[in-house]
Amino acid sequence: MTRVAVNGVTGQMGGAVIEAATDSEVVVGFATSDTDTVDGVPVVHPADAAAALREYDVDAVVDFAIPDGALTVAEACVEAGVPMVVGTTGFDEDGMARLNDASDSIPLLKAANFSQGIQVLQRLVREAVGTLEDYDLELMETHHNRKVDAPSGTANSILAVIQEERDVEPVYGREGHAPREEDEIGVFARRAGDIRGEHELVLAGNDEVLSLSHRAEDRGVFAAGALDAATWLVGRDAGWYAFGDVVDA
Ligand SMILES: NC(=O)C1=CN([C@@H]2O[C@H](COP(=O)(O)OP(=O)(O)OC[C@H]3O[C@@H](n4cnc5c(N)ncnc54)[C@H](O)[C@@H]3O)[C@@H](O)[C@H]2O)C=CC1
Ligand SMILES: O=C(O)C1=N[C@H](C(=O)O)C[C@H](O)C1
Repeated sequence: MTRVAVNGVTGQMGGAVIEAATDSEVVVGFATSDTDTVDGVPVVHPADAAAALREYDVDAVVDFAIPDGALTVAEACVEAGVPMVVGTTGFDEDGMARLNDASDSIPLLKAANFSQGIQVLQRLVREAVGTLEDYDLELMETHHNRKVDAPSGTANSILAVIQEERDVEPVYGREGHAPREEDEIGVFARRAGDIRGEHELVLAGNDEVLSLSHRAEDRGVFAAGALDAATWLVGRDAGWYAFGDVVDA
């Protein structure tokens, strides 16, 4: 049974990981709040993460926090030699570089979305955009009203796939009065209620519209994917890994 530490354990995803852990065991969590335990899981301040990783004999860290928090725990994982699954989104360029540096010392697997459906959606997007070369592209995402980063990490990952296939210029929202440029891709982020995560790419042209979309019904889908990734990651060489490696395993 994989012994897991959860970074961001007091959050929405932290709770979902604890709930989803059946073939794994959450033995400790990291958070800055002064909570002592979450659902019986001891909570440790991230500043003490390296010692806790050793004390609780952690096999892998599953991270769903904030970028700065993920980077703090990544340093602890390097110090303790513990693999890390990074689910947090919203990293800037420097943050991504620091995660990449950490992967020189530990196995690190980062995914903006740990659902298998989004992995398949990205593959369908690549085929559709590569085939329907002159169709207009518009990308939408919708999340709960507590989400602080926009566009979503998943939307950015879908955009990255599109940009590997076609030169497009993202336009983040639209207002005012101007024609749509041919190489534009509109990117829109909606925030409402407790929507778990919806993504849609519209390809329009040639008197037809193709829509590729995904909707997460429960945070458990992400938690299960991250726990599978953690078990898969244990024992591997140091390096940068992707969730597609797990889905294809
Ligand atoms: N990769 C994926 O499949 C998914 C990724 N996410 C991402 O996970 C992150 C967390 O999402 P939620 O749980 O909804 O947010 P949340 O706001 O409910 O939870 C974040 C948690 O991090 C804690 N935190 C704050 N500062 C910290 C620090 N320095 N060290 C450790 N923990 C700290 C907060 O106390 C909170 O408990 C977001 O970036 C979100 O985009 C969310 C769902 C799925
Ligand atoms: O904040 C969320 O909830 C989610 N965030 C991830 C993202 O930014 O793509 C993944 C999922 O869509 C849920």
